[in-house]
Amino acid sequence: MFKVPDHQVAGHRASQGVLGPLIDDSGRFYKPLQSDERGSNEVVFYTQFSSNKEIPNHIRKFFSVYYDTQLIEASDGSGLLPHLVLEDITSTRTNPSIMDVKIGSRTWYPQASEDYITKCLMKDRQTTSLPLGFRISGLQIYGSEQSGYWKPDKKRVLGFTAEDVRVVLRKFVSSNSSDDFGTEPDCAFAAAVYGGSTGILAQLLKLKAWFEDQTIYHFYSCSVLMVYEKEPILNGKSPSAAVKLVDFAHVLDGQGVIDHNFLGGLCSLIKFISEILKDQPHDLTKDNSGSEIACANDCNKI
Ligand SMILES: Nc1ncnc2c1ncn2[C@@H]1O[C@H](COP(=O)(O)OP(=O)(O)OP(=O)(O)O)[C@@H](O)[C@H]1O
Ligand SMILES: O=P(O)(O)O[C@@H]1[C@H](O)[C@H](O)[C@@H](OP(=O)(O)O)[C@H](OP(=O)(O)O)[C@H]1O
Repeated sequence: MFKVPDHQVAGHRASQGVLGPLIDDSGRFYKPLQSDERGSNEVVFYTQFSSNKEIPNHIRKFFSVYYDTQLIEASDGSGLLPHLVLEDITSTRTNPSIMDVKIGSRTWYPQASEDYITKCLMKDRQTTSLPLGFRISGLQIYGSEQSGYWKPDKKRVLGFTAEDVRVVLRKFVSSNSSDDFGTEPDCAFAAAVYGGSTGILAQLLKLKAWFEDQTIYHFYSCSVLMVYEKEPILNGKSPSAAVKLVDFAHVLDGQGVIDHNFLGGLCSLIKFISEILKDQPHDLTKDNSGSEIACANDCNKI
């Protein structure tokens, strides 16, 4: 009944002897509680967030629905272990293209141990976290039935330079992205996926507007997951592009202060995606009247 997710793109994957998330047939994602405070922190976050009346509904949809915790057999064969039961973001999608982007130039939080800070700082320096304010943690891009997915391994992904990130964000919405870095991405799906009033850019801008205001939480080492389906676009339908936040093991009380680490990284990601839309034959960050699409249509409503 439980199985290893087909579409997990980052984090530790379940396998023989290895602890990782599982899914079931009913559209639920089971994330094992890490034994240290990370597991309990994430439970506290989801529990508090689920009942927090200060969270606007248009922001709540950026988070997976939380269905409590449940004791299930762990994937590593160690026996029953509590798991967070979440909505499986990919369950309703066929052949989803997914990117996990870890937001923030700093993935370590103030109260962390010296060893933990050293480990995170090293990764932040070795990846694009420090220069760009975010790093790609994992991805899969669907090509076609013949080519399947382009899913570079973790080592490759963590080695992405700033230029690689720019290219990969273009490949993510291209029809010729199933090979490695050889081909110039055509950005054929940029308008359908990143653009428009319900596209990824508009969603990221809504999230940004909330982060410019909210001082409830500070999200360290949290990821933005971007998901869409290519095939519906080819049939003239919506790609169901979605932005979701995942991984709340290091969420701290915001204590009335803006989460500038997350906000800065989010603005940087937005800038990269806007540039792709601006590069298209018609500037897709603007509507027919020349006004900024996402802001005119969405941000002002918040
Ligand atoms: N609710 C969800 N539905 C579907 N897939 C999910 C969901 N949450 C997470 N994932 C998948 O699992 C991956 C890892 O998620 P997450 O970062 O929460 O795990 P983690 O074990 O804390 O990762 P890490 O070990 O890097 O800290 C994501 O990149 C995504 O592919
Ligand atoms: O935030 P946490 O819960 O401390 O978890 C770590 C964090 O998600 C890092 O981003 C990840 O490194 P990558 O960025 O390299 O995936 C690391 O993997 P690791 O244990 O394999 O180093 C995790 O342990």
